[in-house]
Amino acid sequence: MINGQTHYEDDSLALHTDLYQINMAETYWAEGISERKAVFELFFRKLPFEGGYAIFAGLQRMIEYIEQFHFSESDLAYLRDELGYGDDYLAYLRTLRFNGTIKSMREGELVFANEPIVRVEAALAEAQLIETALLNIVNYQTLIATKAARIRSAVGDAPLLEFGSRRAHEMDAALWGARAAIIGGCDATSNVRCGKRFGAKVSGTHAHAMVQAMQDEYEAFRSYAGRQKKMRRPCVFLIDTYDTLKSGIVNAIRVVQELEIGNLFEGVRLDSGDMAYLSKEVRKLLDNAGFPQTKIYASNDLDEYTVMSLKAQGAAIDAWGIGTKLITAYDQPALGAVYKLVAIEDENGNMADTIKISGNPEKVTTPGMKKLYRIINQVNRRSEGDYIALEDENPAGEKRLKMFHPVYTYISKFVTNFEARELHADIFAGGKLVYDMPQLSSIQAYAKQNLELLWDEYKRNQNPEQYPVDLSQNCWDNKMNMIQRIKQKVEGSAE
Ligand SMILES: Nc1ncnc2c1ncn2[C@@H]1O[C@H](COP(=O)(O)OP(=O)(O)OP(=O)(O)O)[C@@H](O)[C@H]1O
Ligand SMILES: O=P(O)(O)OC[C@H]1O[C@H](OP(=O)(O)OP(=O)(O)O)[C@H](O)[C@@H]1O
Ligand SMILES: O=C(O)c1cccnc1
Repeated sequence: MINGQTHYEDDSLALHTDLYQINMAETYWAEGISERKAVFELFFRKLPFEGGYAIFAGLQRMIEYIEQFHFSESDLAYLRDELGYGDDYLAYLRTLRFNGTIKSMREGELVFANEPIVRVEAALAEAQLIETALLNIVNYQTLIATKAARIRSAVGDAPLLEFGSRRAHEMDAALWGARAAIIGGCDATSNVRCGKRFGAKVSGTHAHAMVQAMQDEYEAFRSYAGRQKKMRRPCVFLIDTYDTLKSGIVNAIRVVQELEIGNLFEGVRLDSGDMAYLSKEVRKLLDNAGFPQTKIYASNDLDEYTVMSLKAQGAAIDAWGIGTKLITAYDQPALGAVYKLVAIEDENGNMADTIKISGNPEKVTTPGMKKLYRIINQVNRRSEGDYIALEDENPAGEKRLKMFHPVYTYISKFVTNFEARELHADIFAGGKLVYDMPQLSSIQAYAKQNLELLWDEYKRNQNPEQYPVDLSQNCWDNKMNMIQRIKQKVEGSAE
């Protein structure tokens, strides 16, 4: 007992779910349909940040979650003793593991609205119980990878450092968010655990506390630089604790000259004030003192918009440290990915498509098992759009592909001389992991390569063009037929 409450070991993630999933799984079990094959798709309906693309991240954590998925004895005890579930249902949950098949985009893949990022084919109860965790993982990590890519596009090729751990929404978010930020294009993170866990490059300067603790900026810089020199590590001095131009930069240059560590004088960091003005002044002082190689780092509530503004003002900033607005996706705190049932096995063992109807045409789900292709123009090597086809179709075999908008169908084009690249990889087959997770650096390179395939018009941070995500004719016909059938059924039963 802790604080008068029974203590249950936190030893599995199976209860990292919404209660309704456990109740739905119970209904399936009680009805004897929990083992029916079900197909769910995970997708979002609107790109984040009013942007033109998103970058998928979250697969590694999904894999870790699925591999360890089981109800522990303490989970079962809690469900029985606190929530009143019966022993017969709990006995079923005790042996439950994920035995299904998962296809997913690779991390670093570009993803657009309404396309299946992940497809889960599994026993109905298994597929249902993992919904919340999958959405939780993908929604956050994809959002952060996308925000990082937007910031990277503003920064250009300069070093970009993720500094957000202290402001992230708790520790998991700091760790996985830092990893997602690397996928989206950050060069390094200040989160050391992310380095240890995923091989991310780690990087750091020092804080105001070190200067305040020594109560004298010169002494503080001297002590810091002395130790860095001894360890042959580079120095980056934070120069705004008292006065950037009158004190900070003067003390930094003095210490470097006295200790003769010009070769280790990596940079100075600005963290307040007018950074366009200050950076230009600091640049002059560094150059005049003979340190043209020394970089000026900037941090302080930056994002893609402040970066663009500072660059437009000719700020002499060489490296960017970005925390809060990146790790919290400050201007768009959530990605609305959903997980929808698209097919279910019927009582005869045949797969039947399912649909969710809505008054809003963009919210009507697309029924059936589908594959997703990126149509790449062979001549200019740019992406023409994405193409969602039924499972048994193969656009790669076609000479001339008709692509049309799934809602405004008059918007259409024919594409020839294209490569149809399938975007899903096999991740789990029959419950077994069949995917080799690439290194973080390769995932980052993959994201960069994918962005290069995209026309600039879709990539600009403000008011981008809409990238086409089209349905094949068969897929569209199947959807329309199904809408008709459901309408007739509903109208028939209303009469
Ligand atoms: N020249 C500039 N143009 C546009 N934005 C700038 C410029 N210089 C700084 N900024 C941004 O303006 C904001 C200034 O925030 P704020 O006024 O809170 O900081 P400050 O007063 O300089 O420092 P402190 O952190 O000590 O409060 C920050 O987001 C910073 O990145
Ligand atoms: O501004 P962000 O984009 O979130 O980047 C991270 C911030 O965290 C630190 O500030 P903090 O005031 O927490 O500590 P420090 O300045 O004393 O180091 C750092 O100086 C940055 O300003
Ligand atoms: O290393 C830094 O400069 C740093 C790390 C975290 C937050 N702000 C700055």
